[in-house]
Amino acid sequence: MSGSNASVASTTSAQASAERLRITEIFHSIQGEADALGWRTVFVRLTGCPLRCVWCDTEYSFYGGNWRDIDDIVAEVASHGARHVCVTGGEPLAQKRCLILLKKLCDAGYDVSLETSGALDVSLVDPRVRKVMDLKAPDSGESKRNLWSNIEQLLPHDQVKIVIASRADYEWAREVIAEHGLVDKCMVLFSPVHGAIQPRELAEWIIADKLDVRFQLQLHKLLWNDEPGH
Ligand SMILES: C[S@@+](CC[C@H](N)C(=O)[O-])C[C@H]1O[C@@H](n2cnc3c(N)ncnc32)[C@H](O)[C@@H]1O
Ligand SMILES: Nc1nc2[nH]cc(C(=O)O)c2c(=O)[nH]1
Ligand code: SF4
Ligand SMILES: [Mg+2]
Repeated sequence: MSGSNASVASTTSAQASAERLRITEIFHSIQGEADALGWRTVFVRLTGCPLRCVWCDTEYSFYGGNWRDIDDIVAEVASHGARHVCVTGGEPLAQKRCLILLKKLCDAGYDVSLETSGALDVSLVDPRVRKVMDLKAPDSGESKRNLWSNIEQLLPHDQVKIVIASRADYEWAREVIAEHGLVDKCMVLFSPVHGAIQPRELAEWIIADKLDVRFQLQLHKLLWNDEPGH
């Protein structure tokens, strides 16, 4: 091989390896959370998370996973024939190349949502993606990680989610949405930590305080009780 061909080949392979992501699972299910609730959706779960929310239901995504080419991921997504794709984790934005995956999925015409902790900068996320951005309440143990500047990046089709484990978390959430005028920026979702508080208690607090937030339960846990692959 001539020198220039060798350099083309090495550039190409460098680009190929640069376009890989560490993936825990890709599965086809029903969206169980946020605004796209109920839609048949393909989930792409990226491996790794720099946070450790005490109630995290996805600890199996912290380690391991497989390196996959982004184009292979997009091809596997296509094989399921769904309109909706949800990129989640772990913390998907902890891998910078997640931004490339999001753009390619949007270019392919999917309705793309991104589940993110709110701890990493979202400013470079493709604006066609519907961001579902958590704000971590105190009982998560990770509220110091909230990156408040992310609020400026919210678009009307995005959502803020607060996962609530106690009355103290609820009062924190109520103050945060008032202080930042969140319900006027986008949909705000309050969700009980699965197994920590009675969902009904949270529902009644929202009614009593006349909050313009959307109550949600994780539908997949009602349907499949946390079985893998859903
Ligand atoms: C596993 S996280 C992955 C995405 C990202 N790391 C985040 O925290 O948004 C997906 C969603 O599940 C929620 N979640 C995790 N454990 C939960 C639990 N025990 N009860 C209710 N929601 C939970 C998170 O708050 C987040 O909204
Ligand atoms: N069915 C289903 N819907 C989901 N929506 C967000 C999920 C997540 O783990 O981010 C999730 C999940 O794990 N399963
Ligand atoms: S940020 Fe998300 S994935 Fe990470 S520990 Fe918290 S809930 Fe789990
Ligand atoms: Mg989940």
